[in-house]
Amino acid sequence: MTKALLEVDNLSVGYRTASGIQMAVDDVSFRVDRGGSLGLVGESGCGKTTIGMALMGLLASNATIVSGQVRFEGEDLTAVSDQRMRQIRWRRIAMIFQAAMNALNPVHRVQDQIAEAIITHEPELSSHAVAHRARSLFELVKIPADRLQGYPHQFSGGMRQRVIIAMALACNPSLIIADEPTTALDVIVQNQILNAIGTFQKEMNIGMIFISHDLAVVADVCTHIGVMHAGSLVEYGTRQEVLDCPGHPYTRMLVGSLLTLSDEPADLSGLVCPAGSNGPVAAAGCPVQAMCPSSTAACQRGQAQWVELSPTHRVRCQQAGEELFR
Ligand SMILES: Nc1ncnc2c1ncn2[C@@H]1O[C@H](COP(=O)(O)OP(=O)(O)OP(=O)(O)O)[C@@H](O)[C@H]1O
Repeated sequence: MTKALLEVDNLSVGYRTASGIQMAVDDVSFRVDRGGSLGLVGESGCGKTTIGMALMGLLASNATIVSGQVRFEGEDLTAVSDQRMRQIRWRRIAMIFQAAMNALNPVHRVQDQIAEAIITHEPELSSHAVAHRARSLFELVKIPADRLQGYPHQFSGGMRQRVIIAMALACNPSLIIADEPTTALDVIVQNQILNAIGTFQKEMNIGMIFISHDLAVVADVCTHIGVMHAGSLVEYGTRQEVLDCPGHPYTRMLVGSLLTLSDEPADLSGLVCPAGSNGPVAAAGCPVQAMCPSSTAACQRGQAQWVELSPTHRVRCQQAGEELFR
């Protein structure tokens, strides 16, 4: 197996609240290879953004990494100093935030904002080199270079999101975290952005974590898929494995809801998430037991263990090997 670009091992993150530490991410492990892409998929509140922020060293002040390691290019990011993390953030790991297109400064030309992103991290570059880099980034995200002189309000939502992607790529990172980068866009523009993301990711051979609540979107751009529920990763595998042979009842629900034109709608009646079942980590038992029709008393008691379905495909469900799920 090749050396991973990023290895996350048993990461648990909690938030200090008035009622004590509330766990938002529980014992999550995955890897991302150079040029590989992992889609983290799950409903709102299941901990996806918290993972992204932990990797960027940008967790909220009331957050705490309770346990785990994040090895990136040979360094454990949970143990590096703030100063070292500032050198890694944006230069080596960049993030595209949810609805970031609204964060562009309306009073500055787009060119100046991209230039600032480059100069902040590479002050040694000449103005000629910075302008050249800005033009190539625009080319990469498919915006004509003559638009660089424009102001954000002269750009459509899709174009502004491309500008944000260009800014995230400004320092040539080796890992990019894209958190719901297309959620606020209409379907056509969403497709164009996904194509742009797929292109730069392959052309620049960078690793990517793509965060989304939408399995169809993740399936479009990612080589690997991690399914999350209530702070836990419940299934992890290659795109093919997860889509063709989903082993976890929750993944089956997600895959069953992916319709093609010729499909009959899947019967999902037994797998409805009760309100509040996807919040922070449950105190005990399998995180999915509240909505799983196959849940047993054992599922309510003990945390589900991982079952390996193949060297690259694992499922966190104590019944994954049972006839029930075949
Ligand atoms: N600063 C905070 N203090 C306390 N709890 C928080 C804080 N930030 C997030 N949480 C809680 O942590 C859990 C995970 O949130 P997170 O934003 O990581 O989920 P998510 O899957 O990214 O959801 P979304 O897609 O809606 O952003 C949620 O229950 C959320 O309410």
